[in-house]
Amino acid sequence: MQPSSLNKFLTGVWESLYSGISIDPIEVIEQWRIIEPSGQPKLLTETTGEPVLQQCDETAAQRLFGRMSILARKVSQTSRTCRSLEVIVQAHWVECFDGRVAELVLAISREKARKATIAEACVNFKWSEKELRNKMGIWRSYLDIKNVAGWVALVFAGTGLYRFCKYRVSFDENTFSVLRKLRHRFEIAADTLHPQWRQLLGIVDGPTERRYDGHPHDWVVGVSADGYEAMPLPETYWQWDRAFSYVHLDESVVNTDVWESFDPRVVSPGTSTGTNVCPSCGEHQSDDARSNHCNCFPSLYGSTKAGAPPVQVFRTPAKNNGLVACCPIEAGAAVGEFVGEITSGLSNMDVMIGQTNRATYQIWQGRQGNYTRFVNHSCEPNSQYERFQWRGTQRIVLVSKGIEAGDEVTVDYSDTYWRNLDKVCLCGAAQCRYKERDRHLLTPLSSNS
Ligand SMILES: C[S@@+](CC[C@H](N)C(=O)[O-])C[C@H]1O[C@@H](n2cnc3c(N)ncnc32)[C@H](O)[C@@H]1O
Repeated sequence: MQPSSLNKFLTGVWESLYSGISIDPIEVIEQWRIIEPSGQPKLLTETTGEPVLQQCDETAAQRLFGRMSILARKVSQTSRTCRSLEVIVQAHWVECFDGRVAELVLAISREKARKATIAEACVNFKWSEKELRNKMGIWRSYLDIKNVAGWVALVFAGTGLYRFCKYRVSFDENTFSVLRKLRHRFEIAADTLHPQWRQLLGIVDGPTERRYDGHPHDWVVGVSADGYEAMPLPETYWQWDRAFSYVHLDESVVNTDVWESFDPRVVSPGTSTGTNVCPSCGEHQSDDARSNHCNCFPSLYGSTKAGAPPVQVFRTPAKNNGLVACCPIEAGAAVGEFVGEITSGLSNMDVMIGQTNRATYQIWQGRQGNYTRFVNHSCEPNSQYERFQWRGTQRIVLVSKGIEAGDEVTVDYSDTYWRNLDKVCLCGAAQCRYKERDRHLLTPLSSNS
C-alpha cells in the first residue's frame, strides 16, 4: 500500500526535524551577503574561513569539487530556510486577509467584503483574481495545518506539504486530530534540536521564545485530563524517586572505579580478523566516511550522516514511559546502540550483559545512557538486541524487525529477566508468554529500574 499523503507529510516533518538541516534566518542573511557581490564560489569558502578538507597532493578537480560541495550545501541550506519563511508568511497572510474581511463585514455583506479584500490583494500581488484564489486555497491549507499542529509543522514540512495542501485529500477531523496530538511532540523536537528555529517566526510577530530546552529526551509527551501535554522526564519518576535525574549520553562511559583504564568491550587483537575489519561483513571499518567500507549500521557508525532516528519518549497507559517511533524504521536498520555505563557487579538492577573474549561486563542505564533505556518489553517485539563489533570494540545494537511510524518500540527482555520478578507483563501481545503466570500475580508494576 502507498503511504497516504498525511503519512508522507508527517514523515517529511519528522525526517527534517531529525536531519542535519539548520533553520536560522541569520544564516540566510549571511549567505546573501557572501553570494551577491560576485557570485564566485571561491569567495564563499574563502571568506567564511570554513575548514575545507585539504590534502597536500590534492588535484585541481578535487579542490574545485570540495569547494563546490560547500557552496551547494550552503545554497541548499539557504533555500530550505527561505521555503520555510515562505510558508510562514503565506499562512499568516491568510490570517491578515481574514482580519481585513472581518473589518469590512462591519459595514458591508460578507460576500462583498471578501470580494473587496481580494481586489485589494490583486493590486498588491499584480495577479489576476483566479491566480490569487488558486494560491489562497493552498495558503489557507497551510494556515489550517498551523492552527492544529503549530508553526513547526509548516517550518519543518518536507516536499509533501504542497501536495498535501493542494489536493486537501483527507483534510478532515480525523487528520486534524492526528496533527493536534503531534503538536507538543513536534515542538519538543524542534526546540531542542533546532534552538534557532523560532527566530523565523519573528517575521510574522510569532512567539520567538523557546518552550522546551535541554535534550529531546528530557521531555515526555502524554495524555492528561487537559489533553496532550509535555512533562519533564524526572517528574515521570517522582512516584518512585523524587531525586531522579538522567544524563543523556551519545557514547557509553566506562566506570573507571570498576575497570580502571581497561575497557572490557575491547576484543583482544589477533583473535578476530583484525581490529578494523567488520566480523559481520568482512569490510574495512573507519570513522572517516571516505575510507569506511562497512555498511552494517550506517546510521550509527562510519558515516557522516550518523544520528538518532526520530524516536521520542512517551507516556504509556500502564508501563510508565516507553519509546515511540516517529517514522518507519525498516527491518534490519538500527534503532540505536544500547548506551550506558560500562560496569560490573551490580545486582537487583536492570542491566545488559556483554561478553567478549576478554571479559564479561554490564551496561547500566539507570541514571545515564540513551533513549534505548525507555524501550519496554513485548512477547511479540518489533526489535531485538544484536552484538556488533565496531573497530575492535563490542557494541550492543537495538535492531528493528520492521517498525511502523507511531508504533511503540519493543524488545523481548528474555525469560531470565522476568523470572523471579514480581511484575505483571502488560505487553498485551496475543501470544504473551506470561499470561498464565500473571493470572496469579496480584502485584502491579512496582518500580522502574
Ligand atoms: C528499562 S525500563 C523500560 C522503561 C520504563 N517503562 C520506564 O518508564 O522507565 C524496564 C521497566 O519497564 C517496565 N516494563 C517494561 N515492559 C513492561 C511490560 N511488558 N509489562 C510491564 N512492565 C513493563 C517494568 O517496570 C520494567 O522493569
